[in-house]
Amino acid sequence: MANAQADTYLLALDQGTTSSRAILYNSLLQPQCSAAFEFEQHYPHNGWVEHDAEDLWQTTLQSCQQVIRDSGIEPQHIKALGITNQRETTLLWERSTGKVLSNAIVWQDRRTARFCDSLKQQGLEPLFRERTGLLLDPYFSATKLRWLLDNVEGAREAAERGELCFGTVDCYLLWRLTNGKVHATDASNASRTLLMNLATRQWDDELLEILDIPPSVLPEIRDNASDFGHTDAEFFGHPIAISAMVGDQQGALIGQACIHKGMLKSTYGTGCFALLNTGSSPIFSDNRLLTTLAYQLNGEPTYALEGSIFMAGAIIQWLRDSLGVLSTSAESETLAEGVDYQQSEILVPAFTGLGAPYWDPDARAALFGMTRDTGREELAAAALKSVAMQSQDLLQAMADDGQPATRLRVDGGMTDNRWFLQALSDMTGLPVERAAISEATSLGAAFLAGLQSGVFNSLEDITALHKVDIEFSSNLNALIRDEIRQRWLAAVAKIR
Ligand SMILES: Nc1ncnc2c1ncn2[C@@H]1O[C@H](COP(=O)(O)OP(=O)(O)O)[C@@H](O)[C@H]1O
Ligand SMILES: O=P(O)(O)OC[C@H](O)CO
Repeated sequence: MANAQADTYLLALDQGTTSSRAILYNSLLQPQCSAAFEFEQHYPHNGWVEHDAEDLWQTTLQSCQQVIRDSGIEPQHIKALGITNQRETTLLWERSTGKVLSNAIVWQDRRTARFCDSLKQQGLEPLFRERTGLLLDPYFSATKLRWLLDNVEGAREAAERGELCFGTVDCYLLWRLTNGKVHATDASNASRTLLMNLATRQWDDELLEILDIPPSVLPEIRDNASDFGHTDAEFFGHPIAISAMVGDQQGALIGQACIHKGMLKSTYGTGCFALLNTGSSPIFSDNRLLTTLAYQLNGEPTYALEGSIFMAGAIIQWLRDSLGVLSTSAESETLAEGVDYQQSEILVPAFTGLGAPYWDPDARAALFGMTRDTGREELAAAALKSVAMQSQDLLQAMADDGQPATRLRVDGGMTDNRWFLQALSDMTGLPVERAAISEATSLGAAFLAGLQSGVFNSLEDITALHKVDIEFSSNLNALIRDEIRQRWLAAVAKIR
């Protein structure tokens, strides 16, 4: 069990798609203080999504500094820090100066769709799938990195001379926090690049050669709980040990205590990501789910089966910020309350293509079944229901792979919405359990940092710390559920 210690704190730093957050936990993983800063999304062309690297760094730094200031806790009492992050987002910077060569290319960015097609036409998908567990989709980092090497003037030559560093967000933040001393990533983030061999958890030379990526740009791959270095004293007044790094979805898997084979969590932030722990052996899907590394501790891998949906909370943001239909995200709940599940409106939110299990980067969103009565209420309900319907698509794919879910552990910003959680239970027919700490992602990172720094003794300690806040179950008639599902599947088929 946890070694509860007064005056011992763990800091989690969660760099997400829409905001950067810092949460300070005590040694029993109770949150003490938090801060969050949003930053700008850049959409320079159709299908492109970028973040300014300096925004990622400054919002991260500011949230940590604010938490330390507001909590009144001396940095020397922060035993360790864990980083968790939006995955796949790709950065390239100069080793000697730290200067980035361009904006970060975000996981949602589709600019490499044609390049992925050309790789598929060469019959390369089975090889990438067997080695990395992933598909040839623009979602993953490798083709984004290749795009930077080919399109930023001088990048390839500089990379060949060993002058550039590639990194996902974990790696970039580590580099900044250590003032350029450490160029490393963790195995969960590396497993999202399309370059890591799942069996060896090392970079795969053959894939690097096929994609023409110079190995010198790559960081070292380490365990999720590991000594990654210390923050430079200039940032927080005292160096803090960086003891964990983990991709946000894998962080949530740990934060939700899904540490045994067969346990499943689904996180609803910007996108939605359902991960099923498959234990020490990878399971390869026949239904276009991803095989990914869940975590690696003491060199021992644990794998997961993953369903990735690109638009979840982001649909609510679109209704709020682009259409002005909502004044706040929370308003979607009050608006949806009176709407019948069997409404005629169906939203297929393929704004940046479709992720699992369709993997269709060219599909685009559509709203079907509008009538003269369609208003804000119906739009809000159709938007929330579309996330529940997509979740059911993932669960169906898992069941078809022989891995049926029996309950859903959920977390993330969207799980504040109780109408959505009831719809999720109704559309999937499963009990839905919301975690007491909706920031399961950061909880996972703090726990791993505590594991490395001796605050916890073993991975099993997270089980006792996990708490459920509320559970939803369904009484919806199975015929109605099926009728709604068939209409959803027909709508998806129409946009493809
Ligand atoms: N009450 C709510 N109902 C529906 N969606 C919500 C609600 N509150 C927040 N969201 C959505 O949740 C997302 C933010 O969740 P978060 O876990 O912080 O995401 P990320 O880590 O991707 O930045 C936003 O897209 C927002 O629209
Ligand atoms: O920012 P989130 O929480 O939607 O997570 C993004 C994922 O890591 C992308 O794979």
